Amino acid sequence: MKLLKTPLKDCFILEPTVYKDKRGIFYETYNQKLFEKITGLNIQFVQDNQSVSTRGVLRGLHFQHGEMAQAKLVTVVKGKVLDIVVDIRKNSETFGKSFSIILDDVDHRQLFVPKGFAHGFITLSKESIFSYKCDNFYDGAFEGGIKFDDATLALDWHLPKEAFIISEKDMGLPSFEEAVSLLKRE
Ligand SMILES: Cc1cn([C@H]2C[C@H](O)[C@@H](COP(=O)(O)OP(=O)(O)O[C@H]3O[C@@H](C)C(=O)[C@@H](O)[C@H]3O)O2)c(=O)[nH]c1=O
Repeated sequence: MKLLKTPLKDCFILEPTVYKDKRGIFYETYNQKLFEKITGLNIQFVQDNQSVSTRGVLRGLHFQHGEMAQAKLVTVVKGKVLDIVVDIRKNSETFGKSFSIILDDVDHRQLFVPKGFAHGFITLSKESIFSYKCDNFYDGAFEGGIKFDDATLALDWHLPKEAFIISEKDMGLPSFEEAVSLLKRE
């Protein structure tokens, strides 16, 4: 497994070692000992989630705040997505900066999304199976979000807007400015 840096503080990419043979492929999706050795982080993941989406489905940008903040290790089991993260930690040197990456079932890369980041993705393939580990439990009372088309962030989601399929909840999310104004300096 290889660790690749991103321009955002504490956010990195993991590239698993993929073993190929005549039957197909094998790779470890998570190995706590190796994760700790490579990242230097002692994280206890407590919840695993999986979502299935069709092309154009955009989920995000989401985060949990305060005591329920979550670090996530995200990956794509099937298909291809554009994954986007935004550092919304007010004390961070990369506050307000975003990073995007293609995650797919070819490279099997994983993105580590630290606590205090907003996260979203859009499915670029016909269907995607998106899987992620979280180091804190889901709690709707601590959910926050930023509207996908926020003017300050000006994110490029790679597909025309007409193709987007978005939940009503996500359509009603606030701007970047509004969302961060509610956050404490953590
Ligand atoms: C996230 C989540 C949702 N739910 C429920 C709440 C709701 O009824 C249903 C669908 O929830 P959502 O619409 O929030 O699902 P979704 O839009 O897929 O939410 C996810 O988006 C990506 C971008 C993330 O980063 C995740 O952390 C998570 O926020 O599932 C849980 O029971 N546990 C969970 O951990």
